[in-house]
Amino acid sequence: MISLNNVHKSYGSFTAVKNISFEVGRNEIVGLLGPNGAGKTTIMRILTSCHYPSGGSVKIRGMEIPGESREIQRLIGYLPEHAAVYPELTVAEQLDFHARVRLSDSRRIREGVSFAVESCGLEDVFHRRISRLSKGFRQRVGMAQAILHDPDILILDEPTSGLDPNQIRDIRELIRRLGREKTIILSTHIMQEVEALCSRVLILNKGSIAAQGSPETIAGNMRSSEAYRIRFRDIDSRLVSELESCAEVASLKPVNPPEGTDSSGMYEVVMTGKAGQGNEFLFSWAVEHQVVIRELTPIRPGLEDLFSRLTKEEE
Ligand SMILES: Nc1ncnc2c1ncn2[C@@H]1O[C@H](COP(=O)(O)OP(=O)(O)OP(=O)(O)O)[C@@H](O)[C@H]1O
Repeated sequence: MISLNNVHKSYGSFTAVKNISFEVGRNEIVGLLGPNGAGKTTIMRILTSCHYPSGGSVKIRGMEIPGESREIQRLIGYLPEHAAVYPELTVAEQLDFHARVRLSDSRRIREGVSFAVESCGLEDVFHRRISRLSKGFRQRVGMAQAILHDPDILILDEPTSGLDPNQIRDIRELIRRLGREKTIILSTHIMQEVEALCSRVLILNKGSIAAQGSPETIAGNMRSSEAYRIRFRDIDSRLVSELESCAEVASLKPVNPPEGTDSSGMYEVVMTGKAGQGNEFLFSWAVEHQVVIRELTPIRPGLEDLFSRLTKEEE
């Protein structure tokens, strides 16, 4: 559906996007995740033909930007970070105005508006002035504007930015609903957004892709070590030091209490094993030294940990 190959974009001598390649299939919801200045908006502007790439190829349904930008724009609905909504207009007037710009005849205008209103749940506020709407409803108006022409592809730049938790939940639900019929690319710097909505994520940093895959795969691939929270019963501190010095153990830190066992005889540590060693080693070691393990809990790094690791490594 969407294919970028070695795309780069420079503003004067500054390169905002560096040789990026990725593909997006039909009905996928793909998240562009990255800190400020990572290049998310630039990629979206390229996809919507607001900016042309300085090099590389961008194809949407086999058509190329910039050569076939007009045709491509018909397939795309774009919600920019700051959507142009006019506070003095009613929702009806705002949507009618945009529908007239985008669509040709009055039947298509009527159908477009009613499709957008219904899809975005704007029936109850249709005749209300935009200045009197909550931020969440204004964002829905922006979204309705983007889908007036029933596009196959939606590009949403930080769609939940600045909304309160209830509004965020509603907009995410709306995106999920639209995603059943459409291909969606959204940008965010919120990890939970990606985990909640996206089948695939591209982590961007300083104009390059630092990682891509499903949120779970990225977390899996990036796991270079395995960490466990372990509760021992009545373990001697000498044995703890011995465990720490084993070749299979990367690090071992007491958690609770900081030193020695607690009043119930428990001693809790976080152990990081060398990659691929698994926890089998630990069980054999415990049997050999007659140590009782009361609890063993794997600690899986979330996308958030990986995101900060990836973007910090680049720095
Ligand atoms: N028109 C422009 N002229 C010059 N530099 C630009 C222009 N647009 C963007 N940039 C620069 O390109 C880099 C990428 O910007 P972009 O807006 O794509 O990042 P972003 O990931 O969307 O960030 P944010 O989350 O802050 O919106 C930034 O350093 C930005 O200052």
